[in-house]
Amino acid sequence: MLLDNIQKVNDIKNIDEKDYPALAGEIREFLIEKISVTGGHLGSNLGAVELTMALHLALKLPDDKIIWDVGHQSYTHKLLTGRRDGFETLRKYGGMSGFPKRKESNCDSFDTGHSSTSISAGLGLVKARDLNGEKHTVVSVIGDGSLTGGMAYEALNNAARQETNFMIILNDNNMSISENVGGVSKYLNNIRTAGSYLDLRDGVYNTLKDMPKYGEQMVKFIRRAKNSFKQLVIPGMFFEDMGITYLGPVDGHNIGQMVRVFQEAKKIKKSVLIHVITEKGKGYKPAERHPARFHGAEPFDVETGLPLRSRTKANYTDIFSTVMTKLGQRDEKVVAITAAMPDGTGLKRFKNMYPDRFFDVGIAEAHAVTFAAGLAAGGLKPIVAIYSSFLQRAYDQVLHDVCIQNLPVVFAIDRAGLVGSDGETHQGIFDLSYLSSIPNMHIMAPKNKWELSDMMKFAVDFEAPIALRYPRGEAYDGLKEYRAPIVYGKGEYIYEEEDICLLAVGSMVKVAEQVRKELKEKGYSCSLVNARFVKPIDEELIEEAATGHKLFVTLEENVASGGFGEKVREFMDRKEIGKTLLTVTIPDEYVEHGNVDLLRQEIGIDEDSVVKRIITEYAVLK
Ligand SMILES: Cc1ncc(C[n+]2csc(CCOP(=O)(O)OP(=O)(O)O)c2C)c(N)n1
Ligand SMILES: CC(=O)[C@@H](O)[C@H](O)COP(=O)(O)O
Ligand SMILES: [Mg+2]
Repeated sequence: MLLDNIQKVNDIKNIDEKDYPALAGEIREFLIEKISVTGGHLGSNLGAVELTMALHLALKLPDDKIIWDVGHQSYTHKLLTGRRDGFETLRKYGGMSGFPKRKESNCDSFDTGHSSTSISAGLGLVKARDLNGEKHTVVSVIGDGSLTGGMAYEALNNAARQETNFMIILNDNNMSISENVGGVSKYLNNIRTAGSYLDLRDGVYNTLKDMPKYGEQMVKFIRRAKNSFKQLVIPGMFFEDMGITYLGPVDGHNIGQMVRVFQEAKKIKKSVLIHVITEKGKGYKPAERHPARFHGAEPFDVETGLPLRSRTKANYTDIFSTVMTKLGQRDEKVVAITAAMPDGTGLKRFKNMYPDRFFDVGIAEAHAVTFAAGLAAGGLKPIVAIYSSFLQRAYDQVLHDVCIQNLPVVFAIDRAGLVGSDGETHQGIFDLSYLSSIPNMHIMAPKNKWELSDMMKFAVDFEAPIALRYPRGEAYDGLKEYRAPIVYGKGEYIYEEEDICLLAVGSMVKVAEQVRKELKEKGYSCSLVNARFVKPIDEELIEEAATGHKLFVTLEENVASGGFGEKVREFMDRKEIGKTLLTVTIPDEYVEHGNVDLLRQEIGIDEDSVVKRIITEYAVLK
């Protein structure tokens, strides 16, 4: 196998040119086989095989630097830099990350995970190179989807003034996770079809010229109008007009052609954008046919492309999706916004039913939030569905545009808590902290699938900013009988006893239920409260509970700083309640990739760890 000759970085340069297609084939086979077992971002990687090979041929790593935008397409890069064995443990706890990591290899020059950062980071590396008097090449690789993110334009604006070489590769596969949308996508589409436009134009000229009376005049008219046409269809005018050299479009599956273009581009003493056309999922029919499904794939059967594990229970996203369609039907003022995640957030069904009231704004979380603020100011009821970690992008928009004006925007925060295999960049463990410090914001978290539905109905008619956060994965279907109406700022007693009082937030109610069961078996008396609201906390309930309980325990899947436990502690201190409080939280650290249950154990927020901590704490009290 040719792949056996690739043990370390730059080994690809020893492969004979005629064998490049065969090597690309082996890489694809390898990726399909490995990802079918571990799961991972298959489609983008299959599309970027030749592009990555060409980059490694044209560059000399680790001296030269590649910054992979999002980083989900960096698997071939990992393979070509001596990390073949890592694919056995891809995205597993302690194993190889699914994203570039500087700590993993000196060939990874910048950590990514969230989109549209690569041009800014690349430009920073370029400036550092120049100021340090170094000579290496810096290349940022950004996808067409990621080019819908505002940061990319802030960076291009800055890069346009560059007077030394900076290479930006636009990897255009005409797809984001779902269909790429908006004006930028349309513009790139025009460039892709420019070839056929030119053919059409020549054909029209010739036909018109042959027409006896008006032909010549019409040709003159079209020539005069050519400049405005040119803006639309001459490749790269948008970039060129800014001052960035545009090269392309280039066939992203033709290694020879790409290497030649990259070698030339390296010589240009300014920012140069090379527009490379690729196909997402290339070489694996199921992924070519269903690029969205194979963007981030669960383990699957290679033969059929079907997932190995079929889901029997609904996840929280499914529940959100269903309730959204009902809310949309009930109230015409309900509108839904996603930042390029109609599938991931479950808004696709709403889109299909109410296309006029659905907005996919591209990978533009900051814009999504201010856009929602505008919709609310205009009298509509916007529900913005964003993953917890991606909402971090829109902190100022939440504060400045929504909360200062106290606008009724609903934030449906999916993937709140530990998400697992995507790791540090994607764990949704900060939202309680970053949202609860904002005046006028309100925060809820459901304990199970019915409560998510009830909370959504409560939120949509709430007259101020409100967030509800729910985790990735299966929706809890226990505690069905506990469905008291949602009352503003009030928690809910599930079990009322004495001695120990568990106050749990959202996904941690399920954990707390088990904890209580184990404590009961050991002879402890224990209450369980579903907090429901993290902001405001139910002060009355805590004050009353203080008479019957010796030990309070808060449980949340959020970091300690700024979280629920800290709020309860502040309240108890302020009111001089004088009871012991144990806060079960994620430590103030970044949590790496791995199975969520395993991560919970490592962190000490799983059932067994919590029971042990409570027993130790209670023993001291006695
Ligand atoms: C800030 C942010 N929002 C959303 C995402 C989720 N996301 C990951 S990849 C992706 C699509 C990227 O499209 P593109 O750059 O064209 O790469 P492709 O997947 O097509 O290879 C999205 C929306 C993200 N990683 N970061
Ligand atoms: C790379 C990226 O940001 C997304 O593809 C993310 O991995 C999706 O996560 P979910 O699988 O939780 O939708
Ligand atoms: Mg794309």
